[in-house]
Amino acid sequence: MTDATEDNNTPQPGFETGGASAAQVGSQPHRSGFVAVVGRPNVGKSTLMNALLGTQVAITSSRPETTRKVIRGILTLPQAQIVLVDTPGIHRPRTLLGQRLNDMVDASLADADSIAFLLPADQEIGPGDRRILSRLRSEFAKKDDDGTWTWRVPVVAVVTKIDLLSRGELMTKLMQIDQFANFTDIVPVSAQDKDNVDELVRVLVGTIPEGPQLYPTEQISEESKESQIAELVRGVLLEELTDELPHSLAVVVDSIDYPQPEEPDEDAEDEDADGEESDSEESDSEESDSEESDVESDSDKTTGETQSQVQQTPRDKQAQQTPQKARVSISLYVERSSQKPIVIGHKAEHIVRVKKKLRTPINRIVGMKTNVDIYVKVAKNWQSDPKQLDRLGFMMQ
Ligand SMILES: Nc1nc2c(ncn2[C@@H]2O[C@H](COP(=O)(O)OP(=O)(O)OP(=O)(O)O)[C@@H](O)[C@H]2O)c(=O)[nH]1
Repeated sequence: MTDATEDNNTPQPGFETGGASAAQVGSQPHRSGFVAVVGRPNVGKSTLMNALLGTQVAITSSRPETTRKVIRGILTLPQAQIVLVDTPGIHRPRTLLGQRLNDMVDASLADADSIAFLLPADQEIGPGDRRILSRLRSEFAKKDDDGTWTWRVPVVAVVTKIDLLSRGELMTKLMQIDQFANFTDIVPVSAQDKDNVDELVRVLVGTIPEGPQLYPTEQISEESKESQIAELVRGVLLEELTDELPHSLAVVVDSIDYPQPEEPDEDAEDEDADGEESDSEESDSEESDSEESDVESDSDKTTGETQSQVQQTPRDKQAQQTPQKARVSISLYVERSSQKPIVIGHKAEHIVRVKKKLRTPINRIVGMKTNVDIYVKVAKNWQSDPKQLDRLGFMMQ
């Protein structure tokens, strides 16, 4: 493994994952800082974040470009706090959404004390990796007279998915990566098997500066509950829906309502109205490109009599009669009305399955038992419309 960075911090020994149970060997000053996690789509960023943090904060999926938002996970150890910044894959933007995602990546990188550059063990180094490297170099390295690059912040190559390689193949891969750039360190891991993740933590701790704890010990994410739930829903939808549609889906958590103390669940009386399934045959026609066909006007339609979908399972109905539950209202935005039946599924089968998968994790995020309402709405061509991108949460930095 190379260590070519002049001002690189030496990794500190004695840290291991596991939060409060982690032990420190020797006496080291406390460290804290931001580590940006970058890599091409599908390299395993989200899975690694989850393995590092030991909990589900970023969504994972077998489809590329799942991650749309910068998600921060906070790893608190006895002598260090690492704030991990997950980034949407750096890629060539095709839509305005893509451009904004790239802007988010810029913002994440600007804050970073060090970079974890993920490279998949099971794939050749490709144009996507080279594009990321040149972007990192343009922001974080200087070219010396002899043509070599020196990093201004530590850049650690994290070789992911090593469980897919034999030992011999891994050695060859590590040598290729060593040739690829003068990384501060190279750490092979399997997030799936939790192999060498502790070593990665130890190395990353060494890349952040001395400093006090930035967040309370119990905090693992900077994300709001709404945002965590929206990411979770997107992840579940990606698993559920099998074609390209999910990438034209946006998820917005409209509200999380907590029950008033000692009041019965007043939603129980609405259940029949909500239970009616309309299967998206409604009038969100392709008609206009006018300003009116945006999120708000479609929202109005879907919250009226022809509301697309609030599928009630018997369990939901039973749950509604039990007081002291929270209620989460979620809107799924598609780009065209013809996409609604795909999301909803025959006899609402997709929504029913999605809700079933969501129940437990949403309860955990909300902190109590929760009823979930899902509405499917149309936000015409939202990926290319600046106004709608703003409304759906993809703001300019
Ligand atoms: N075998 C193996 N598969 C992994 C490992 N880590 C991730 N994967 C798989 O790789 C795929 C992509 O993982 P993600 O964590 O969603 O990747 P990502 O880089 O966050 O993806 P984007 O959000 O699209 O950028 C999923 O199918 C994971 O199960 C690993 O350590 N070993």
